[in-house]
Amino acid sequence: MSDRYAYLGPAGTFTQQGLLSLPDLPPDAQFVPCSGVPAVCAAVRAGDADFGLIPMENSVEGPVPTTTDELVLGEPLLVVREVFVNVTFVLCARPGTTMQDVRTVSTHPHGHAQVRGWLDTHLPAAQYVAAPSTSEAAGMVAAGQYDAAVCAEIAAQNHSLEVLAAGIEDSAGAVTRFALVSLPAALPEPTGNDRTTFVVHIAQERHGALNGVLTELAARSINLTRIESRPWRERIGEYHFILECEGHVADPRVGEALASLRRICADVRFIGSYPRADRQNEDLPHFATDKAFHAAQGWLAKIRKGEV
Ligand SMILES: O=C(O)C(=O)Cc1ccccc1
Repeated sequence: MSDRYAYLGPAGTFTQQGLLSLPDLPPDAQFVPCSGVPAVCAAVRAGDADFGLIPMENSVEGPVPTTTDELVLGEPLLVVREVFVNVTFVLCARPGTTMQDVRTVSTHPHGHAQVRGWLDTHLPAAQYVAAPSTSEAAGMVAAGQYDAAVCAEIAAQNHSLEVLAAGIEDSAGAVTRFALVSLPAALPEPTGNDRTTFVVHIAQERHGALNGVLTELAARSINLTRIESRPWRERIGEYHFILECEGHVADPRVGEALASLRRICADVRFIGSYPRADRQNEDLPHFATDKAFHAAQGWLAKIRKGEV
């Protein structure tokens, strides 16, 4: 049976663009559009889809909180790929609508965050209504629920809407990063240019605990690519830290660091090791290469056998 890919839909979302740009998408892939990130994750958890693509973070607005919460707090899912999409937005409406007619504008909160300045200047009186996705906003405009949507041009076309303004993002060159998730299974093979994502929970009363976490990474020359915190929910002032670093858990330095974190943190959740899609990892110093780690392990094994 061909693989089923759930995604934040309907057709015309930036997530769909990301999905279609996945380098190893099988030609016979089946698509399962879902309304909202939790619905994508639920489809994967229920076995209604083999994979799910969800927006993870944006270069303007930062993390997508529902995605973070799904990965940190929901039933475990594994990130197996990442993909980056350049995002640019149009304002669109039913044919015949003019800028003066627009009283309500709907879009995804991350879309809104990226065009807020433009809307303040050009439609200062319009009311913003959050939608589960940019394409769903376009659908609601086509159905007459709202006056205008902020979405990708393809979503406007799909719903026969007219573009009132294009390229309305406040920051040119914005990029959104998406994560492809699956149920826990065999990890993607290391490629030599991978990223690893995990979550740590550290006890609040331990002084310097976060420093201790970072030290485990720094001591092994592991380059951190993201750190983010989310509230722990059960107590104010306690957080989960979501960390991302260069390397694969199969790499000795990353595996060792995670094992150390398992000892020093109250909890560690592994979220995935997968090919990095934006750029090449930093070069490693000679003492942090796999070869150096294997050589040191070999040396230790000899010592333990008395071969001093
Ligand atoms: O709603 C969409 O089209 C999405 O894929 C989520 C999103 C929204 C705004 C910017 C990037 C991704």
